[in-house]
Amino acid sequence: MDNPRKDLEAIFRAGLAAVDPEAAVLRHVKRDGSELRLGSRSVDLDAVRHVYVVGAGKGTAPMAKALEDLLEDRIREGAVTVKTGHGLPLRKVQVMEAAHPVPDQAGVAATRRLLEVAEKAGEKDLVLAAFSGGGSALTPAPVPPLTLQEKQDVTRLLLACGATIQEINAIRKHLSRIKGGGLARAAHPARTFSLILSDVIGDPLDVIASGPTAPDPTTFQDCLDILERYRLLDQAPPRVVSVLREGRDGGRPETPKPGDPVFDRVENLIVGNNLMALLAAKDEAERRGYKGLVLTSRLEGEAREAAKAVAAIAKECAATGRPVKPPACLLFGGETTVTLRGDGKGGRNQELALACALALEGWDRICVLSAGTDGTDGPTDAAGAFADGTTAAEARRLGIEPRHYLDRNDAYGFFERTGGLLRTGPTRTNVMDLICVVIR
Ligand SMILES: Nc1ncnc2c1ncn2[C@@H]1O[C@H](COP(=O)(O)OP(=O)(O)OP(=O)(O)O)[C@@H](O)[C@H]1O
Ligand SMILES: O=C(O)[C@H](O)CO
Ligand SMILES: [Mg+2]
Repeated sequence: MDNPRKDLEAIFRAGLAAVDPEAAVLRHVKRDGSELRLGSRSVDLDAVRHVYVVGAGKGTAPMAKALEDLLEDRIREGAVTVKTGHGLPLRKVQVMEAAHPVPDQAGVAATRRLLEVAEKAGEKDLVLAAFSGGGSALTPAPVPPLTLQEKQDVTRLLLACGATIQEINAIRKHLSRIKGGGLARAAHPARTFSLILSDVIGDPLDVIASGPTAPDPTTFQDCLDILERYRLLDQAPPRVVSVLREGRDGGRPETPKPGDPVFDRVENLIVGNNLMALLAAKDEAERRGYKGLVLTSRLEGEAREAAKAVAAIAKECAATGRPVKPPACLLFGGETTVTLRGDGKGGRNQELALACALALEGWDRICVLSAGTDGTDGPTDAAGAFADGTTAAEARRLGIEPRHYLDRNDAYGFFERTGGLLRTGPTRTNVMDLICVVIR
């Protein structure tokens, strides 16, 4: 425990390993001859005519690799869509690349291919689907008469207006042929299993990658209310608004709701999420002599405010041994937000760490690492940053005022100058962020 940053990085990386996309699939999908076990379900492969593989999301190439290694002899056709640069050479499953976070024409062509494969599946076939974060942007399939340009325009407006991912994806589901249960409809009546890596707090099946195989509880009216809430009715492409109004007035079919027959033979299985990463990180902390405590996988809100709560719990632990006596490791997960006011460079994890540096000043036995599990925190090459009770004072000795960097949203600039950035490179997984705090 004499090198807390080394401990914290190992703890974080243990969390990453638990949600590695390929490992996550292999942990939940097992084959024993003709028996295929998916979670608690079992499928007799002798009763299956063909196996089809489809998927979309940044981590779905390694997920498809795991399925290929298990079932290559049975896979009839397969296709997954990943963010450009996140591909892998596979033997039977086609890996297509497309743009993210704003959809592009390559995504349109790839999604057409996904639907084509799913539609080939019949009553005696098995469809294995893999979804992970980024899936929505990678599966543009605008309902007629909408164009890709109109989808791009409304996506940009939604990403910039502060809407939650639930609100953004409610609208995306109602403008798409694949989202909001569309893939389940295409695959019906085949038996479909979706393996899902969750990058959304609470793991809502209809929100992750916009729920291509999940019932959609949202409605056309919800979508119009969302556009109204963010004053986008006049800014959104007019035909987007008219499609939503037509749907509200019964002129277009709603997305399939819970209980719809298209879901009768569909199972959705979460194979990796933030909590699984936290629990694995806790085990590594305890291997290193810390008493581990997972506080939450649902942390949200402004990063600099969340930092105050994290620091407060850490200080209580250091001062009174509550909720756990040191040496201890407190673990938080989730996805905070940052309201940008300055022109600096950073990400929500780096910003949270910088705010911790200020809140923990003088508490020399507390050290924090906040980092994104996808390896990229904001538009930077860092996954996150470390901070401890000495960070602020040491910066000031260099003539660097942490508060000024925080005010300009320049956490990257601060940690680049003072040391403290964690760089992992792209990890191919994405189960949001981990905040690990050791108290010695
Ligand atoms: N200078 C900055 N300081 C702090 N946060 C920033 C800064 N610039 C951008 N951000 C935040 O970074 C967020 C995007 O970062 P990031 O790409 O890691 O998000 P994400 O949820 O991981 O998305 P994706 O799944 O596409 O990777 C934006 O929502 C924005 O609030
Ligand atoms: O693709 C998406 O919709 C987001 O990453 C949430 O899963
Ligand atoms: Mg990211």
